[in-house]
Amino acid sequence: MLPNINFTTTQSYKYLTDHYIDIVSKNLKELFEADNQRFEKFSLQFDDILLDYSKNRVDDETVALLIQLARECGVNKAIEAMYSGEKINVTEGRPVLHIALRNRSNTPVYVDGKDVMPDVNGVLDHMKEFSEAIINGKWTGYTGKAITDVVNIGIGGSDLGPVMVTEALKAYKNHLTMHFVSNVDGTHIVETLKEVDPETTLFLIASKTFTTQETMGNAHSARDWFIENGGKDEDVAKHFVALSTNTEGVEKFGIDTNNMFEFWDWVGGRYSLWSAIGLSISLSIGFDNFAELLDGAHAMDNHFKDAPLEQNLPAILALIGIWHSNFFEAETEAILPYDQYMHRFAAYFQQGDMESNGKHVDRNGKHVDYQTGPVIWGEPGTNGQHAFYQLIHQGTKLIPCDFIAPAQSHNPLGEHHNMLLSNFFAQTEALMNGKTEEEVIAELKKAGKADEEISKIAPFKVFEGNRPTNSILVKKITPRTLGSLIAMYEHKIFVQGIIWNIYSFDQWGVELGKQLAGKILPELKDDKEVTSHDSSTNGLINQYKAWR
Ligand SMILES: O=P(O)(O)OC[C@H]1O[C@@H](O)[C@@H](O)[C@@H](O)[C@@H]1O
Repeated sequence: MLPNINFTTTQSYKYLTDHYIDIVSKNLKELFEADNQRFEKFSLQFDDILLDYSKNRVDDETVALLIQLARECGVNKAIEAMYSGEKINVTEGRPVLHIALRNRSNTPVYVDGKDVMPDVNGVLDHMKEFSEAIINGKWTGYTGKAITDVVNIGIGGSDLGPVMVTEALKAYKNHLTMHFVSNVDGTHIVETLKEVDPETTLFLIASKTFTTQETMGNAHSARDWFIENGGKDEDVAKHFVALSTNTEGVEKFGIDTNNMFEFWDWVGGRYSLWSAIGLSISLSIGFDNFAELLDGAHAMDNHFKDAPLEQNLPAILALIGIWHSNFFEAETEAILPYDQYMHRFAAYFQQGDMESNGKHVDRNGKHVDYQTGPVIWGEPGTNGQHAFYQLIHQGTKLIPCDFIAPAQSHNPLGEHHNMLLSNFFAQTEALMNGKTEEEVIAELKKAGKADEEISKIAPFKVFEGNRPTNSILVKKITPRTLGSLIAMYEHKIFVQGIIWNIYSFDQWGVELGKQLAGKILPELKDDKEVTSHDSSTNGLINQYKAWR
């Protein structure tokens, strides 16, 4: 059982509320001046990941109280409940066991009394064997040619993880060309099919449910294209495989179940890149590298389970986030990787975080009276600096940011990496220290500006500073480190969901739109005037019909 505690009624929350009044008047700069041990105190290292959370408005007392909050909310018990296979996804009646998918130590993990590890390992063996056959060219298409292109057709969790990881680990890529089709907009599949040859293309139909409209639509169009361009029905088996939990659906589509890579309903879509859904990753970088990714995640899983909360990276990240959301009333969090390969990392955790913790009903079915999941967004540095950092530095909103950077580049070209990292270090320093009016005036004087001009322009050049950031410096973006990083964020989201007393592993919020689209689709088939909706929806549909 998950604990069921309203965190705003705990003792530590009350203390934190008082403590907040004290901290809110303090400046980060002063906090650093007052304590020269801040970096040592408020940074943690796990393997090749250094988390520096000292540039947040916290002191010893804040951290101690936040830890106490986690304890009072039963975070440790909740971790135990997840790891032991309890059905903590209550509204769907399922356990939450993405940790089993990367349980490299193979200790038994039980679901309804049955150890799932033999099945997990069986699918991994199948993925290994298949990936190797495709990569070394032993698996051939219907005309005997080796596969050159892989098209993953999936959406949401069946797309974002594979896209993010294959991009982040591009430095490890082999000769296969990867394509990802997600959008139901015909443009996505049409443009992709222009680039590939039916004789040498493998389609992965990735869908946990095998019912998702977008994926099924794109999969049928891909199969039609394959048949129209020379393939025969009996050739489909060589070019289409399925990654799914739904054997019946896969059979119905016409994919041989021998070419199905299975996973299970205890894997949430947004936590599924570690499962058969990761086949595109294994094809793109080889199974051994995929296994390294799993190893890295497993190492983080063990850290999360065993490390005391004070030294627990995911827990600390979660608590810092709660401090900002529920005390400073920050509404968003930016994820800013200073690594071009990581350019889909923020997009990936938009689903990971917002689909998990974007909930306003607590575990008692009651409307919460506090903020839950933040809006997650971000772009890679330094691009973001030339776009939206203006608002982070001088806007009216508080935007806590996670800055992520590797110490070693996969492409050490001249001074590029030093230039990149100088920006990474400079931004968090600038956000913390800001620039005072005196500093601005002194600078302008030095530049020879007249007093009148100085007094006019100075206010616009002031930076308040005191803006919070985490810095996550890693040695290098390797499969292992990336696995640990992703798992770190997954567990952060878990801890926050526990403290907010919400269910992080369902996603009912995506259903209503699907339901309504299902009703509207038949109305679009003819040219009759539609009157069954409100005047706005009717008006839009009818104009669409007039214009199409
Ligand atoms: O993998 P399938 O079942 O196609 O789902 C794809 C996506 O669908 C959405 O509506 C959500 O439910 C996501 O969590 C999921 O990742």
